[in-house]
Amino acid sequence: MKGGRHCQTQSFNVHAVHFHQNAPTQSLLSVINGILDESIERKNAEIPQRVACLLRKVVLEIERRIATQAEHLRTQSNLFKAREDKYQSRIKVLEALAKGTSEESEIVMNQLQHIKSEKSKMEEKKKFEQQDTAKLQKLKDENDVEVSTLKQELEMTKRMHELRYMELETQAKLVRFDLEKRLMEQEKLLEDSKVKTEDLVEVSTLKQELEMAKKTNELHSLQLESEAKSVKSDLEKRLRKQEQLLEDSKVKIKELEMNCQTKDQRWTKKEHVYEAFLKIQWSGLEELKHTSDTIKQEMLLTQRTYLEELNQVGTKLKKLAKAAQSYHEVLNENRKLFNELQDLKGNIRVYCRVRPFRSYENQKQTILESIGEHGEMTVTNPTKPNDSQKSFRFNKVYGPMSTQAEVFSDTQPLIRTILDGYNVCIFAYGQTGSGKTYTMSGPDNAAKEDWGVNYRALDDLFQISEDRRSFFSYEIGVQMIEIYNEQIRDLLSSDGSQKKLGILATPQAHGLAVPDASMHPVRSTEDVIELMDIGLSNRSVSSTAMNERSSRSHSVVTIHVQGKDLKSGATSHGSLHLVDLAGSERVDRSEATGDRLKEAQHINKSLSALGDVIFSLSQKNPHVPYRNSKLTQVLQASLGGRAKTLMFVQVNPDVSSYSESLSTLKFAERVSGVELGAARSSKEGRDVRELMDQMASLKDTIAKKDEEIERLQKDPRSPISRRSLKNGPSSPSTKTISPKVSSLRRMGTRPKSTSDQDDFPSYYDPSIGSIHEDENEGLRSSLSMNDLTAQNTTGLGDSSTDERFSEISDGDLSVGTDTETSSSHEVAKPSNIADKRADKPRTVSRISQPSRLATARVSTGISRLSEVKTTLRAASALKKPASGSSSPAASASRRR
Ligand SMILES: Nc1ncnc2c1ncn2[C@@H]1O[C@H](COP(=O)(O)OP(=O)(O)OP(=O)(O)O)[C@@H](O)[C@H]1O
Repeated sequence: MKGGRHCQTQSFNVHAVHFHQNAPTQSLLSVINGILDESIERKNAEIPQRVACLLRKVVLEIERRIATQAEHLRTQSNLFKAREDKYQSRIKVLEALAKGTSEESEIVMNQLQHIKSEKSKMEEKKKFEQQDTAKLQKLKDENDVEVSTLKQELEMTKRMHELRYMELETQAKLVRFDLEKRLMEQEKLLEDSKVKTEDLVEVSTLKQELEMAKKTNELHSLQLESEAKSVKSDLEKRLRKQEQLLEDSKVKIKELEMNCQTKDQRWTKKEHVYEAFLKIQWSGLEELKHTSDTIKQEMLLTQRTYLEELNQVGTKLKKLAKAAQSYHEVLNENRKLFNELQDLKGNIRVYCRVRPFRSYENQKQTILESIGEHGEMTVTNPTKPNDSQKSFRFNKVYGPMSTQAEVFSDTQPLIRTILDGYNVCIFAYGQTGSGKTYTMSGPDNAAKEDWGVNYRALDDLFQISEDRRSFFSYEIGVQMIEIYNEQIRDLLSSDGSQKKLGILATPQAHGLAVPDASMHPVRSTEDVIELMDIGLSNRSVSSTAMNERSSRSHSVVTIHVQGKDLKSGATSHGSLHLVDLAGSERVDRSEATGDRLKEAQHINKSLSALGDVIFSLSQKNPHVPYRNSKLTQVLQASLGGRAKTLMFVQVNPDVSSYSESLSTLKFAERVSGVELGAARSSKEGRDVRELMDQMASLKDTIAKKDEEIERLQKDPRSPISRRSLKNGPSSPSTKTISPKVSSLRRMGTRPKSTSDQDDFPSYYDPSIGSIHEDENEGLRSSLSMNDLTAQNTTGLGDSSTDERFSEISDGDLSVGTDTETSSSHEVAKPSNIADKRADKPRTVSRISQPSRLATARVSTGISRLSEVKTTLRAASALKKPASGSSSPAASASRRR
């Protein structure tokens, strides 16, 4: 028995040897089968326990393996999960990357590159994973095969076990039956031999043991069965789980693959989009590059052009700087030329203005016959149709319809010369009520369009000073005085005192003639207007028979202009005298008595003195009788020299004032005719030629006369020969000269300067030419003034004296009335020798004076003509002579 057990143990050990951890499951199952076979063969009670033990071990091993497989599957699953998470995070990163809009294409490119590399990595990983998956699949397949094998084995084992169990049961039944048979045999034996008790006990023990073994075996079988069942179910569960897991992982793998594919597609799409975008960007970049290149080139070109232009600008700037430098000089030159032009036009200009009829005057009875385009005018006496017409010529004649603006337009050029340091004197001259105040100031409370010369001149002055602001600074001051009864009063005195003011004995060229008169600085025309309004309200005005608001004094508004050249610092002083003269009047007509008469006499006297001064100046006499009146003393600096004088000759068109008007016109013509003829001759080439012709013919005449004189001098019977032998050529023996001769001489017959004498030695009658110049002038002045003074002082209130005064005034070229017997057109009828002699030079004078001046102008002016040609051209706006018309002097000579 012991040997049998030992043998069984050995057999189990052999199986145990086979049962090794590394043994395949097949061998484990064979071990189980072997054990079961052996246990069935041995059929003893010990077998089931060992079988169970072995089976347990085998099952444990199978469990372990399944657990290992499950663990492996879990690890795989975790690995998949981890990879999935990794993919998810990468996908998120990629999505985030994809979502994020890149501004820089390079960054996008880099990202794309990065993504591409990532993608390739991912693809590689995917490949690996796929490989892994394949491996896993393979493993799973193997597992499946194994599991199915196991299942089959299990089934087989189960079946075998059931068979064996049944066999065992049958065996057990057989054993039982055998045992029962043996028991019965034993019992029989027992019965047969009751002696053998031990055997019986043993049999019972065996029986018990058998029973026990049977029970245990049954129990074990049941237990094993249940365990196998549970293991089976457990295994099935686990298998199902594993299958489920595998399915899940497959699904997940598929999902992942799908995801990967969609993402891949998406990424490919995005890649395409990016590529397209990049292409666009590239093309844009290319374009930009191209544009940038073009712009660069353009910039370079522009830079070059700019530099060139800059250089040009630089050179231009240099030129400009030079030009600016020379501009000043040119400006000065221009001003000089302008002033020379003004000089050439003559320093004394006469503009005649005929005022319109007043409401109470008879408009049909006008003395004005016609007005020419070039300063000609004709007057006639409508009450005496048999009388001849009288023609005059001035620089300009304004008809009754002319406006204030028209009148000023010809005055304007003079105004700017004041700012260049010249003295200008503008005054109105004429009979009372002829419109002097109107021309000079305008009507009372005048609107701007009715402003007179005064206001317009000032306005212009301020305007020009404003225009020159960048080159010159000007300080302008105003004085306003009146000369009433030969006394000077300040019309702008702040204290209202009627203090008499003195005149400087020797007035400075640019100084103040009346230093005590208040000077008011002004900055605008308005300031001046205000001051002038104050001054005019202070002026002495009263009603006369001729004018209900007649000015009884001469008012003089003086504008002092102190200029400073901002560049050179040079200063200049110019002044403008705006003189509104009191009206000349015939005392008989103005019906003046008492104070009015005294006023009238003073007025006439000062006007006469003014006429003398102007005439002397126009004659270029070396002595100008300024001191004969306060008016001329005040205006001394502005009359003569380089000063420019503009005289408005005012004419009343009414026939009742014919004689006064005629007298005024005659005076004005004499003043204007001499100087302006010369001025115009230098300006107008045709006149110059004409005058040159005249000069040539005159020289011929002179030569003839010289011959005649020589012949006469040689002739001992000739009185000239006798006188010259007795007194010599410059003998002052003819000092006693009649006033008539003096007056004729004063009409311009004699040249006063030595140079003039040199040029024109025989312009005057030799018999008169022997008179000493200074003495003659002094005598003429004294005669003229003495006569006037005497008449004014002695003949007060006497109408015949007034008449005589008028005649003398006219004869002396002074102001006042004119008798109708005198006519500027009529050739003087010599009543005596003196007159006869006077007639000759008078005729010569009318022709020679312009010629002489023309020659002087030609000698200096022609050379200058080329210089001032441009200026003269620019001055073409100035009055042009009518075709075929000659200078006033020439026309005067023709008239005579
Ligand atoms: N051109 C003109 N147009 C319109 N009215 C004029 C003109 N000239 C003068 N008058 C008028 O004639 C009148 C006399 O003129 P104004 O007072 O100017 O003369 P006057 O010569 O200054 O006189 P007086 O010497 O006596 O002062 C005024 O009423 C004035 O308005």
